[in-house]
Amino acid sequence: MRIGIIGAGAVAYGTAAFLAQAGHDPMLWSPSGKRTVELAAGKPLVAKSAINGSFPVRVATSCADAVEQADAVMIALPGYGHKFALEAAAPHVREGQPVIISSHTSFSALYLSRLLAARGIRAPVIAWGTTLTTGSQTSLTEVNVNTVREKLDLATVPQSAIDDGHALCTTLFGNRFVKRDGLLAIALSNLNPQNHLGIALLNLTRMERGEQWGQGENITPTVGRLIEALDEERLAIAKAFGLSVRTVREHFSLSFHVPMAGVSEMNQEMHRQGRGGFGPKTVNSRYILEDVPFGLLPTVLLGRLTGSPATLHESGIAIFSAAYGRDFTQENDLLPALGLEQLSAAELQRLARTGYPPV
Ligand SMILES: NC(=O)C1=CN([C@@H]2O[C@H](COP(=O)(O)OP(=O)(O)OC[C@H]3O[C@@H](n4cnc5c(N)ncnc54)[C@H](OP(=O)(O)O)[C@@H]3O)[C@@H](O)[C@H]2O)C=CC1
Ligand SMILES: CC(C)(CO)C(=O)C(=O)O
Repeated sequence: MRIGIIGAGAVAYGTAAFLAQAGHDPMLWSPSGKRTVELAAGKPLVAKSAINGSFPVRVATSCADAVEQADAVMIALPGYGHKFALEAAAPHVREGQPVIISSHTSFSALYLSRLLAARGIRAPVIAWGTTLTTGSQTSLTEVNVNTVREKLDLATVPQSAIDDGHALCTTLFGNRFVKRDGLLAIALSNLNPQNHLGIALLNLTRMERGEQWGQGENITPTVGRLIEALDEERLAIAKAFGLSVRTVREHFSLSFHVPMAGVSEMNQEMHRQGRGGFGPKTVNSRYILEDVPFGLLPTVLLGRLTGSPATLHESGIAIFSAAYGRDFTQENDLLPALGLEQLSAAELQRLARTGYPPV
């Protein structure tokens, strides 16, 4: 199948390599065009570690090109680019053309649903709780894939498209998808914000000093405990909505193929196996710039709606805002555009299942 990938970073490259290896035809779109210059000039995409190989991949000349030539579209870039990317893609989406968002963040699936509804279009939006691959882009043509996840959670907007969405993802990426009970379950399943709050807050000086530091090995027992405490808040919110979501321990075990244990122990094991990865070498990292406004903030909103206060999440936003000298509560461009604060928990849950009806 032809897949138009909106984004050309680590996840887009890793996913493109996976798809090409599986015999599909991925096409990448870099919003600035800068990341794909060498691929566009005919160099192959080289993947290393968990995926190994050299793959010719197509490069789109515009967002329209990536969407119009594709059987399905995937949004694969950080949350701070979602509004821009969705606004660029939505005008070109066809009736019934599936759009996968990986990883889904801050109700971006609802934002896309509203853009499509305004055009009178019905197209299923498939939201994944996380990404297929993890890793880093080591050059304009190379990606180091740290892992290919064993299990991935998905939901669709509208949720009535879940069986078709599941079948499509299985055709493209194999038998690894778990259907979840609506977009809210996925909104509460992206664990990067909690993981990165623990990891970045307690290693911030390493980042600021530009050190090279192993991430897994620095998820020491205190970091692991903070991540587990954050997880308790998220699980309480999911429970208040009556939703079943994965625990952070299950996430690490299924994502990184290590036996279930405490978060710190699993990360130490990943490090021992040479798969602990590296932490960010700058404070200008998506661990904060994406995950605080687009991850922690929506979870705080869901906590307020359900009367399950996310005190540690809220504290994380306040601490990072103070440390960075900026107000991260003002840096989410999706929540104000959607106006979800005005809804009750029941109204939000309903909207997350149905999406916006075409006008
Ligand atoms: N990397 C990983 O291991 C993991 C990543 N994730 C999540 O997956 C998503 C993608 O991550 P990853 O690929 O690593 O991210 P990258 O930072 O590598 O993504 C870079 C891509 O995003 C585009 N981009 C960045 N900022 C903007 C913006 N403001 N507007 C429009 N486009 C923008 C870049 O555009 P251009 O091409 O023009 O430079 C580029 O195509 C994120 O949400 C991340 O949190 C989740 C788990 C693991
Ligand atoms: C390793 C980490 C924390 C991301 O940085 C993770 O949980 C993931 O990639 O899913």
